[in-house]
This record gives sequence, C-alpha cells and structure tokens, in this order.
Amino acid sequence: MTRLSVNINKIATLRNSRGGDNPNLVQVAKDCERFGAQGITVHPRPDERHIRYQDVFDLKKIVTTEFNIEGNCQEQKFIDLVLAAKPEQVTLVPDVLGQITSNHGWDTIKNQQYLKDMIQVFKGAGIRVSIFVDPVTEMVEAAATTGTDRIELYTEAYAHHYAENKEQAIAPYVKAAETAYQLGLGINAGHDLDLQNLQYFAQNIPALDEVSIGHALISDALYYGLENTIQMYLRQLN
Ligand SMILES: CC(=O)[C@@H](O)[C@H](O)COP(=O)(O)O
Ligand SMILES: NCC(=O)COP(=O)(O)O
Repeated sequence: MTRLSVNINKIATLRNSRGGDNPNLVQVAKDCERFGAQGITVHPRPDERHIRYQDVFDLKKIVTTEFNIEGNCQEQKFIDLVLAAKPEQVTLVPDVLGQITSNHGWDTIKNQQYLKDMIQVFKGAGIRVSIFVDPVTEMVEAAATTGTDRIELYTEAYAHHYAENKEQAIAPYVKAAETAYQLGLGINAGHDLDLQNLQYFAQNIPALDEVSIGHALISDALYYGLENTIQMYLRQLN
C-alpha cells in the first residue's frame, strides 16, 4: 500500500500572504487527516516563507498520522527543530539558500560521510530518515550505504516528461526503485506529482511506500474541494 502524505506548505503560503491566521494551518492538517490523508508533510525553509518553525511544533501536537518534516540538514536550525519536534520521519533535501523549490537530489557519493553522520543523529533520536535522490542507480546504491531507512525519488523529471512519453519518463524510476528495493531501502517519491501522472507512477513502482504531494493537490482543491481532492488522489494509489 502506498500512503498519501499531504504537503501543506501552500496553505501556509496563503496564510502568510495576509499576515493573519486564515487559513488555519493546524485546522487544515486535521481536516486533511479526517478526509483520508495518511500523513502530513511540511518543508520549513530558512526564510520561513511558508511553514514557520513554530508551525512545526503546533502541528506535532495534533498530527495523528505520519508527520514528515523535509528540509536541509546543512542548517543547524533545521537539525535542532527536527530533534525537538521528533516527527515520525525526516526527509533530508540538499537545498541551497534562496531556492524557489527543491530542484535536485543528494550526490550520495560525494556526501557519503556527511550523510552517514547526519542520518546517525536523526536515527539516534528515533526518527526514520529518508533522503531525497535523483533516479540514478549509482546514487541509490550509495544511498544504501549511508544508513538511511528510505529514499525519496525526486519526481520532477518524470512529471515534466510524462505527457510526451510516459514509458520513457518512468524508466529511470523503475530501475532506481528496483535497486532500492533489492538493497532493502524503503521508497518514497514526490515533487510535481498530480492527478494526471500519479496512477501510472504508482502502478509502475510496486514497492512505493509513500508519496508526498502539495502544489498540485492544493491547486486541485480550489476546484474540487479538499475532501474530494484527497479522495481523488487516494483513488490513484489504490
Ligand atoms: C522536497 C520536495 O520535493 C519539495 O517539493 C518540497 O517539499 C516543496 O517545497 P516548496 O513548497 O517550498 O516548493
Ligand atoms: N516531497 C515532495 C512534496 O512534499 C511535495 O512536492 P510538490 O507536490 O509540492 O511538488
């Protein structure tokens, strides 16, 4: 079974645009769970342009499914935040400062020792670790030697090429997922997954543990409503 974790960054973006508390992030997270979401994902960035560090603590108190915090462990503030909040899962993403959104996976070969050390820190605190990687066999193989529990396959390239040639778009992901599975890694995926491309992805990656989806899902909710939209995404996965 593949779990759906709803990324609520965009709810925080909307809230912050007026400086008040509408929409209320905690209420939206509770409602996502009530509507069927099997996890809540947030990606606090150093400039707090959407998720604020305080949001993480507020959410930790109410999330009853899986709480997944994504972010850059090169920021000490992020490490402290995750260790204090103790989510079920942390997803380590190699963002650089000022990036509009995540746009690459870890080089798990170059950063091997660094990742080993960081993963140890989070696993030592009882937090499951996933690391964001491109669908490249060598990167997945090296990920397996870092001690990470899971990888998150960065799906932007798949989403981008899906419409023109879905067989070609999925091929590197099938290969990367097979490698990960054989090496005993759990498999998550995310970035630009949507109602058009999700089902085909899940059908072709049978060992897929979890997808985290934000931008498209929240955009769809403007038209279909949040409850319907979450149900529509869940139907793509099962
Ligand atoms: C890690 C990842 O794939 C990102 O998609 C992310 O969590 C979204 O971040 P933004 O909402 O800041 O674009
Ligand atoms: N890890 C990916 C994620 O949480 C959401 O990415 P997107 O759906 O906002 O592109």
